[in-house]
Order: sequence, then C-alpha cells, then structure tokens
Amino acid sequence: MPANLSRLCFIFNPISGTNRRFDLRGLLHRQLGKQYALSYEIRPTEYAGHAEELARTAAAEGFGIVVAVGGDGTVNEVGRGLLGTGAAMAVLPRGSGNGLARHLGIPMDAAAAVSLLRRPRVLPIDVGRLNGRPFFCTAGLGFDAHVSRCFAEAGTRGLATYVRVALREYGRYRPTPVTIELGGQQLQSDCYMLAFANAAQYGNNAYIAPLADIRDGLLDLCLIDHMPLSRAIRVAYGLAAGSLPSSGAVVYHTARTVRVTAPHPLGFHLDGDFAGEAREIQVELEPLALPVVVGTAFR
Ligand SMILES: Nc1ncnc2c1ncn2[C@@H]1O[C@H](COP(=O)(O)OP(=O)(O)OP(=O)(O)O)[C@@H](O)[C@H]1O
Repeated sequence: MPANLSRLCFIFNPISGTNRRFDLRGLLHRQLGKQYALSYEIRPTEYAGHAEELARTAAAEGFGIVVAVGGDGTVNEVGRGLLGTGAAMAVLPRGSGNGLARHLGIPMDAAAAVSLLRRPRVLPIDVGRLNGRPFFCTAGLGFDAHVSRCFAEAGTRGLATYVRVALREYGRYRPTPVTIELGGQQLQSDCYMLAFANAAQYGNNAYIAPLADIRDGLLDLCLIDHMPLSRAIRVAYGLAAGSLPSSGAVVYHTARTVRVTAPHPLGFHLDGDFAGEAREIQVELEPLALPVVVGTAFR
C-alpha cells in the first residue's frame, strides 16, 4: 500500500483536452481545504514524456498519491513513472477520451473527481506491456493504431478531429495477414485491427471490450479481420451501445500473453497514442501491478 495517502502531487498536462481555461490551483483550494489535513503540490509538464519523470520523482520524495491531470496519454506517462514505487496513481480527467478514468468510475466533473481524494479508495490494477512498454487502458494494432498516428499529425485534438480522421482513413486502410499465438494455439488471420483491452473502453464510452475486468489478470483481445461497410456500421453501433460482443462483427479471446507476427512492420498504439511499429509484437499482462484511486461505485 502507498506510504502516505495524505501527500498528493498533481502532475498537470496543460495541453490535454480542448478546454484551456482550467484553474487547478483554485479548484484544489476549494476541494482540499485545511479541514482535510492533506498537503499537495502542483507540477506542470513542460514537454511530452515529462510526466513520467515528474511522477517517479514525486514517488521518491514520499508523495503517496500522484495525480495525473490530463487524458490517457498523461495517465500512461504517470503510470509508467509510478510502477514499482508503491505510490498510488489517481486521475483528474482532463483529456478528450479519459478511458481509464471512466473505467475506474472517476467522475468527469473535476470537483467531484478531486473530492474522491479526501478519503481515497485504493485498489491495484493489472498493467499491460507491449514489447515491454506499459499500457493501462488499451493497446492495439492495425486500424486504431493507424488512426492514432494520423490524429497526432492532424494539428487539432478532440473527439471531432478523431472522428473526422477515422472516417477519412476508413476508406484507405487495408488489413495485414498476421499469426497470433495465445494460450498454446496459433491462429492465422487477416488483421484489420486487433485491440488488447485491459480496461473496457477506449474513452468517450466507446466500449471495445465491455466485459474486460482490469483486475482479473487477463487481457481481452478483440480481433476484426476485415471491415466492409455493413460491419463498420455494426462495430460503430456496438462500440457506442456497449454491445460489441453480441454484434457478431468481432471475435474475442482472453489471454495473459499474446504474440503477433506480421510480414511487415505493423503500427501500434499504447493508451491511444501512436507508439511505433514492429513485425513481432509480444503483449503481456502483469497482474495487480499498480495501485490506483478508484471511484465509489467501482467494483
Ligand atoms: N507540456 C507539454 N507540451 C506538449 N505536449 C505535452 C506536454 N505535456 C504532455 N504532453 C503530451 O500531450 C499528449 C496528449 O496528452 P493527453 O493524452 O493527456 O491528452 P488528450 O489527448 O487530450 O486526452 P485523451 O488521451 O484522453 O484523448 C501526451 O502524449 C503527452 O506526452
């Protein structure tokens, strides 16, 4: 368990989300006043990747809770910095998708999310690794990774940009043949996309694996081999309605470890951010490896 849950460090990504006017200091002053016997500091990020260093330093300084103030990219960096330190991660959702926060039952309202920190409920969650690199919510190959790369190059952020990029790329993207090894079996398939879900959703309540349990020691794999228009419509509906497993449009597996090989390098994303390309991809799950603050209704 974390050493000192009354010392909080807020790591604030000023470019997350689309609303730039956010008075974090005022919010914390109102929500975590003197009567709660808490101490806190705010440390803004100055560049991409900085949150990981800031989180590791904060844990070493004895902060028991390190709060990622941002979206899933910031959460990924803070989580990476905290692995193995014993400090717990909390999330103050400020991104455009906020997949992990939503899965953990953290309120999207900033004041309500901060109020959870007065008496935090801390539980450990599983952590995924793709070629050794951690992810906490989802990782993926194929179309969703391709869209995350195009999104990063789009110049603007937010859900509207994401949907515009996804619709444009849908007509262009082609599947790749892959070999998937899991649970002692070897599958040959085309891969339009393959998602590795630790949490149930990508963000924005788009449920890629609604049955995923972030504490069960298993990844939920969601494979789509081809995406004709009729299937794309069923997938889009299933994502929004949380009914993808019964749509007949996708195939699910569960596994602790998965190996994917492709004839040419395949792009991959980690928690929604494009993260590279590889021909051989090894995905593993480390059970209950990171303590996190969860919402009151989280089970
Ligand atoms: N000071 C900074 N300047 C530039 N980039 C930064 C800075 N701090 C963090 N970043 C980068 O900003 C990126 C986006 O952050 P984040 O994912 O938190 O927001 P988002 O994309 O709006 O949210 P979501 O992932 O929920 O859609 C991250 O990849 C992170 O590395």
